[in-house]
Amino acid sequence: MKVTVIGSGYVGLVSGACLADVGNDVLCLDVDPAKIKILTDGGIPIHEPGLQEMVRRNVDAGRLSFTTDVEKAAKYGAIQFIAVGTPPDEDGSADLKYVLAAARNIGKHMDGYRVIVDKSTVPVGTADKVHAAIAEELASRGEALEYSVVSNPEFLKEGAAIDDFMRPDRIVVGADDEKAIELMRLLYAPFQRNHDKLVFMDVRSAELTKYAANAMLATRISFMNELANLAEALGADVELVRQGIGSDPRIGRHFLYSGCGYGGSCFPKDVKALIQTANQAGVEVKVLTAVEEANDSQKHVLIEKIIKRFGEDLSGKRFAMWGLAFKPDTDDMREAPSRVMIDALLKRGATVTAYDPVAMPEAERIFGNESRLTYAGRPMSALEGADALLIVTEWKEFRSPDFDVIKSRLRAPVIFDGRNMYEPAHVKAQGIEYFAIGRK
Ligand SMILES: NC(=O)c1ccc[n+]([C@@H]2O[C@H](COP(=O)([O-])OP(=O)(O)OC[C@H]3O[C@@H](n4cnc5c(N)ncnc54)[C@H](O)[C@@H]3O)[C@@H](O)[C@H]2O)c1
Ligand SMILES: O=c1ccn([C@@H]2O[C@H](COP(=O)(O)OP(=O)(O)O[C@H]3O[C@H](CO)[C@@H](O)[C@H](O)[C@H]3O)[C@@H](O)[C@H]2O)c(=O)[nH]1
Repeated sequence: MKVTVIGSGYVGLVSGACLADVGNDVLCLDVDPAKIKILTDGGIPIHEPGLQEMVRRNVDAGRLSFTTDVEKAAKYGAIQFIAVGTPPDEDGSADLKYVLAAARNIGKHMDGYRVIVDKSTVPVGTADKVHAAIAEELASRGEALEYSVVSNPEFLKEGAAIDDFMRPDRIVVGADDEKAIELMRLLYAPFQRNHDKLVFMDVRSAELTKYAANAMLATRISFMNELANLAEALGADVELVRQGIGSDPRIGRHFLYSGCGYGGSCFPKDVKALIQTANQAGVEVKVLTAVEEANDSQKHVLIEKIIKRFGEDLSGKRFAMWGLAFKPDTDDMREAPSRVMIDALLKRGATVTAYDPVAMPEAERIFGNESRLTYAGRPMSALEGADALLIVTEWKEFRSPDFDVIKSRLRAPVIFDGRNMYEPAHVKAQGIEYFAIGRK
């Protein structure tokens, strides 16, 4: 099948590559010429395990190509995926300008039947707006071409994006007409060979399903973070509590890890957008509002511990930071807790030396020429002469460090662990002061 993917970011590029990998011919469009140049030159603009190889393999096989030409893209695929960004507007609601621009480009140039698939995370009612934008463009050029608009939200996680796309738990499709349903069934057939993973529903329910999934996961995390803070106050250990509740199949083991807050390009923005949707609908969403507030304060939890240990004034202090990305296996720092912590430390007069296996260039881009933030080539060299180590992202390479080396490099042996990487008793037994989240 011929497929166009509009937007070649995390979702567009992964979707395009995976759809090509099962034999489709895929054209990926982006309005950013720099991105398309990197892709046509054989590179990829993001860090995502396995993606570079998959992109290369399919480009070499002639099934995957890239363009900035909107007309070519609109004329290419009978299926047109919209996978552009939906960043938060000033009031937190999703900004649809990129989605609607993409829809208009399709309407301007399409030359036959099209199924337009909203893969971006968009508020309920967006498919209607996409439909109207295309209708307007067609009308303005006096065309009456047939098309359908479908909602097909994406559930992939960064760092595991390929596996999530190739082996999905479910494929949600919101569609109101049979022709579109048949095309979507055909397109996704290779991804559901073991059992039927397609969940068909009406468009509005599909749009809401995406927000519901992210909001539920964010709620679990904020709940566990509150519980961790409570456990600390009560002399209990949240890790044991997590094991105790996770073994109940009604609760389950996933997404129960306390830490220094959730980040990324999705949870923070999607929780905000859902709150806005509810406000606009006149529906009070007390739980969601609390989820967001709890996460905002959780991003400061390590700073509070640092202040308790070192005092309010941190001038002259230097902190080593392991991890900058919002989670392991990505260089994405959107809404990363590390950003809040770096800002807070610098504001209090401290300096920071950071190490991250892949996100340091991104941090340099974000913090520019901030001289009080420096970078180390290795985890252990970040510690040299620092007053304490902060762990912010749970990269695998931090799991089993040599604590003797940590002790020898730090000015005093103090670790603030925002991801509960170690057994407190084990670390403390080596003469290290260890502050984790909700641990004894
Ligand atoms: N990142 C994730 O893990 C993830 C997972 C599931 C869903 N989503 C959702 O998918 C959508 C895309 O997210 P992302 O992380 O891939 O964003 P991204 O910022 O990485 O990529 C979006 C791309 O779209 C391009 N673009 C913007 N307007 C365009 C246009 N009119 N025509 C062509 N290209 C255009 C941008 O240049 C950019 O390269 C968002 O709605 C997001 O919420 C993201
Ligand atoms: O038990 C947990 C699990 C995650 N996190 C944090 O939550 C954030 C998000 O993590 P994760 O969900 O793994 O990454 P994303 O790539 O943001 O993926 C989420 O957002 C995507 C975009 O909408 C969805 O497609 C995915 O299904 C959804 O998991 C990160 O900061 C994690 O550190 C925790 O603090 N505790």
